[in-house]
Amino acid sequence: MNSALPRVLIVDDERSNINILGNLLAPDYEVVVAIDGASALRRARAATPPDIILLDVMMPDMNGYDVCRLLKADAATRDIPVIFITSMGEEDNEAYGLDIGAVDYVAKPFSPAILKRRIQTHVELKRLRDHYQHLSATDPLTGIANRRRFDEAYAAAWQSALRRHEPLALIMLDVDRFKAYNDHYGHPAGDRCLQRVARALHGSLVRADDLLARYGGEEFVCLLPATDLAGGEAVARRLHRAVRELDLPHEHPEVAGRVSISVGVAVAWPAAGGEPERLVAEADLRLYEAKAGGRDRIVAGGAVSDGSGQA
Ligand SMILES: Nc1nc2c(ncn2[C@@H]2O[C@H](COP(=O)(O)OP(=O)(O)OP(=O)(O)O)[C@@H](O)[C@H]2O)c(=O)[nH]1
Repeated sequence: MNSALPRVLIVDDERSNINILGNLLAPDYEVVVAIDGASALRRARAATPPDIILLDVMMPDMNGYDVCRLLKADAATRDIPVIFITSMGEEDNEAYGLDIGAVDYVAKPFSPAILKRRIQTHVELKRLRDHYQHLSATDPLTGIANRRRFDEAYAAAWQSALRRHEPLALIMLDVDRFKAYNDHYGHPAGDRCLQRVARALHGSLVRADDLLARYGGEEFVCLLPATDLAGGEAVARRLHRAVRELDLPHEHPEVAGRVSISVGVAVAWPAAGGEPERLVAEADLRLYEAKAGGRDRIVAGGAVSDGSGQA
């Protein structure tokens, strides 16, 4: 689990309040501040987001409730715990703050020692949640994304491609004659081979949005947003070469003495009502053709138009 200091974002239009909270937390937290709602949202959406947000209610322009609602409506910031710290201590206000998604509501004047413990509890819970989320999305053998993570990312990428009128490329690939590899070298060696293949494949991807996942067994999938067929083929060639360059021995009469992969590439221009499964089936079909054609090769094609007329 992450051992760096947790990052706390303090949002308050009063400098003196920021100083009090900042001094209380500074030894144990990395403190980030915002003096209005707009900059609070910016900091929450930053590349390194805060682990917790301490939010004032009464602020000019955008009040704390509005900031909290916007944070909870955005998938990128929804899971950051928010604690209101405010002089508006009435029961109705507190109930409202909790209703819109805050994990806690602290009325002033507060006990610094108690507040600090409450913050610590919520940060620990958040870190545990992050840890389990990571575990549930990761393939334990190879450390890359698992099928569940792929399914989620694929659904989101399809929607995003639909909105932006962009193509979406998909690569399915599979280690050749892997049953024979296991039979010859043993299952533990097969596991190590899959780990090395996964690392090589992962190292061949350059765009942050591209996702490599273990699809199952010795099969991997690669999701390439905003990529057409030519782009998909270019990535497929890099993946294929990376595995070849590993130069892992594979003694089997039907492989070329080293571990190789067969690769299928397909592309779709998602349209409303289109079926995301068709692109997966298309990439799978190309992979099947690569196997049937002799393995250790790439087969690309079969744009799925889904009625958009752009394929
Ligand atoms: N060591 C190891 N083997 C695995 C793992 N997952 C799947 N396999 C093995 O991968 C093999 C896949 O075999 P097949 O589906 O027959 O395919 P293949 O032998 O690779 O043949 P082609 O795909 O047709 O080239 C099976 O023997 C599985 O047991 C794993 O996590 N570790």
